[in-house]
Amino acid sequence: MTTIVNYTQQKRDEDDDMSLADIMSLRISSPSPMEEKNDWAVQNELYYKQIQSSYYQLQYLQQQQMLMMMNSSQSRRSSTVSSSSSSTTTSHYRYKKSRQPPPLSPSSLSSKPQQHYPLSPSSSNSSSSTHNRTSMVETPKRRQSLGKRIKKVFGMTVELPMDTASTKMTSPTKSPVILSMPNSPNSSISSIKPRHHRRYNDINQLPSSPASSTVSTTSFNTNNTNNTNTSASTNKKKKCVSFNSVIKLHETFSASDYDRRCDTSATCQKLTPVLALKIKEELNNYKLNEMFVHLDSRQNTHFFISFLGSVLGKKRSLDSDEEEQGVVSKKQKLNENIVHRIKVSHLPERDISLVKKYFKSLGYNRFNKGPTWSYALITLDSEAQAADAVRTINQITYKGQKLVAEYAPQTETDVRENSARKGKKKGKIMIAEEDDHRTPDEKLADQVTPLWKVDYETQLVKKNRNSIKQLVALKRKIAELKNVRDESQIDWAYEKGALPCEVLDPIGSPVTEGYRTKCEFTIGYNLDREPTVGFLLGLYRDGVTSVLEPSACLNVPDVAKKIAAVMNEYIRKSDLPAYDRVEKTGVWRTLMTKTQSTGDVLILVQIRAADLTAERLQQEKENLVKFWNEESGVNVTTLVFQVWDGSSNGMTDKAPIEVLSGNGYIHENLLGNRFRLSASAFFQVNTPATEILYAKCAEWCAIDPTKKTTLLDLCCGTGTIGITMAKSVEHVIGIEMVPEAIVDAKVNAELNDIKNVTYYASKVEDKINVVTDAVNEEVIAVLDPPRNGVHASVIRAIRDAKHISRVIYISCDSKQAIDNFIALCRPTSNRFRGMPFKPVRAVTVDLFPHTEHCELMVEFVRVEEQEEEEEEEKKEEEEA
Ligand SMILES: C[S@@+](CC[C@H](N)C(=O)[O-])C[C@H]1O[C@@H](n2cnc3c(N)ncnc32)[C@H](O)[C@@H]1O
Repeated sequence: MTTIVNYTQQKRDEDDDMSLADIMSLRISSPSPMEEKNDWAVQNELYYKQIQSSYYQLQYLQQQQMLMMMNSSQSRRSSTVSSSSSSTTTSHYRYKKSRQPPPLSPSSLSSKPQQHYPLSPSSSNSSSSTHNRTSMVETPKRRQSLGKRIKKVFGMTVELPMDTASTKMTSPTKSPVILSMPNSPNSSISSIKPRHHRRYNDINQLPSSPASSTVSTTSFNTNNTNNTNTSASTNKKKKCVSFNSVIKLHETFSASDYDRRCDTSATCQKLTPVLALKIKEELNNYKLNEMFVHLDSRQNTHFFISFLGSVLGKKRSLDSDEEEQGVVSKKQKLNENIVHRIKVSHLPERDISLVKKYFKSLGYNRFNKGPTWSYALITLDSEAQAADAVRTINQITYKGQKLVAEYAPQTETDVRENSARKGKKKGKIMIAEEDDHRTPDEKLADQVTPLWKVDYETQLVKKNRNSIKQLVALKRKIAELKNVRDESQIDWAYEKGALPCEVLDPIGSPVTEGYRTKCEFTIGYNLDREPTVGFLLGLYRDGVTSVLEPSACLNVPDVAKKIAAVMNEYIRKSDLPAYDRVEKTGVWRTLMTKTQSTGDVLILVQIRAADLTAERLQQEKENLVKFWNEESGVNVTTLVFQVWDGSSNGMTDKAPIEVLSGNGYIHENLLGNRFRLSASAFFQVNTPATEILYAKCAEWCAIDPTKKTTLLDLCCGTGTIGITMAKSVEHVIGIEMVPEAIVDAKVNAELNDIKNVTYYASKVEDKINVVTDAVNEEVIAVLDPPRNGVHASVIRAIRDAKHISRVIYISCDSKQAIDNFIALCRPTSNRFRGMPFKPVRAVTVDLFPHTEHCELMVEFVRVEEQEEEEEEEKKEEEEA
């Protein structure tokens, strides 16, 4: 769609002196046809805004043109001044949506008869309405002679080919104002055409695309017209300027045509930090020194902040002028990049995650809860996107509430400061970059083992406190549940005290250093761009790609550090490059070690082979076998290999693992049992602490030797928990989603002469029937899921299976497990049938010294059993 805007300049008369401010104030004093929105404007807001923006740009051009003329004429002040009639300028506008824009060229425009387009059907052909609107702002003073003032101050003549005596609005069809400069016959406005003008003309020459319409601005026309009204005093040919009377809105490419974020070959995908900085500096330089920016608009020019310091100069120290520093920081803020955010209010009180999911489904992925859950913030890439989102969200009624969205942009500094404040609240140590004097090794240690400076006792207290926090939350959340059918099911939650159950003293790890049996090292480049095996210093998702050797990491065992160092030497000598995570090129990607208490060592080398021939790949495998088995000095039990050309980092289950030497397996001992483990199977990383955890688990299962018991080992990995308890129960059922782990589990059962086990290689939620069908005199479920817990359907199945009397839940992230805990304990409802469970004891077991992680084990028992027992006891008491 194309919209045409016509305008005709209108005269004003005033007889006093003309100042620069007066000229500049034309923009303010000239009545804008945009000041009132009619129906069409409301319905076509985008075009309305485009027209509005074009209008202001046009006005700006007029002012610039006049100023330039004045400047050039001031230098010729001594020349003759011609008399002129009083006149002034203003504009008259009419709009109409047009199907086809008339062809525009600077020359054709000036000679074309003026066309008029009503802003809306209702205002069609209503020149008087436009007139009235204009007249409302027009004052007699404003209508004084601009021409006379220009003549007086700058020695130019203004001629108006219309009735200059009238103070009324003249016909919109009248010709534009013509400024003449009698004493400069050779001067031509076009010869001093500023950058802006050229740019706008260039836009006019752009081929239009069929995509959505966006604004370009008016073509700007300067004519050296043969004017018939020659000055009496000079009788010379006059130089005239006329402004183009048409604003044309071109159709151009849509935002999606410009968006190349998915295009991997686009330059923006390949920017290194140094190149990005260079580009930013070039842009800053251009904006600062070359770009033509109107005085009033300078405050809106954005500069990339890193450059600003060198432009604005360093802060003065001590007795420096505080006010000036304030100005600098204000300037910095003004010029800083803006984070385009919208604030969404009237969200439902609960269900944050559901709301988040809902907004994700609408394409708003960067969704953050506000400091309170009365609103949320959505971040977008541009102001235009934000405006679009505001419009969309304001039309949504979600769960009966009409959502309210408003644009709430923030500077990057503000966002960083807010998150720093948030971090402080959460107890995280936030160090500003300039105050960070840590060595790279210390930074890495802080990242990998954040509690390494805290004594171990204190670490345990801290971890226990975190576990208790979740237990307290469990009790509170259950007690706060509404519409409870049978409150007696959750009596325990209404009891006095914050704790829901007995909490045992935390159990520490017998080994606190070098305990990790499994380490996954990244191969990349260190801070000096040397190939290195170690850990990423920072998060890759934050754009960090430097790799540091693991020597400073307390939890990495010496044998793993040695393997990493040996591999380091190997790749530095290799003719193949390390993998570059930015360019996505290179070969060496990841090194994984499994170093067990048995002395077994598994090494896995992952490479990118896209650039290698089959022969070269084969040769490198042979090199590796020779090196690790004969030259490395490491006693390697098995060497395995993975080719991974995809973009995800770290080990993957999407590519096969090839055994290069040994049989692909290693062994570990736990509580007197022997376990085989493969490269991809899960196995606890701290063997001595795991033994304590499993022994405690067996103790709490309290298997009654007089009863036939089934043990459900849900998320069983290589079968460790079930196998360590198998001899005391009738039957063990293990369910695990990694098939290789189940293969290991079956072998492990055989290795330990266990015959009463059945394994399923499946997700637990897909084997609900196995859970519900496992009937016996006593059924106990041990749940040892990953960090985010199990699917709610698994909890529902456990509740539905009346025969399950006890659940031992082992969680490595109690905060994430809370939803499972609540689902297990909430009273019966349509969604959660079956009697609930209640917590009876809990203990923190530390498997990960110097990190924030630990295991929380909670014993839950079926409420039904307890209630019946109590009733029986009561009856007995009454009878007695
Ligand atoms: C924390 S590990 C515990 C493994 C085992 N209990 C042990 O101690 O060695 C969690 C295990 O759950 C498995 N897992 C994750 N999601 C699962 C699901 N939905 N169904 C079954 N197993 C799952 C993982 O593969 C992993 O082996």
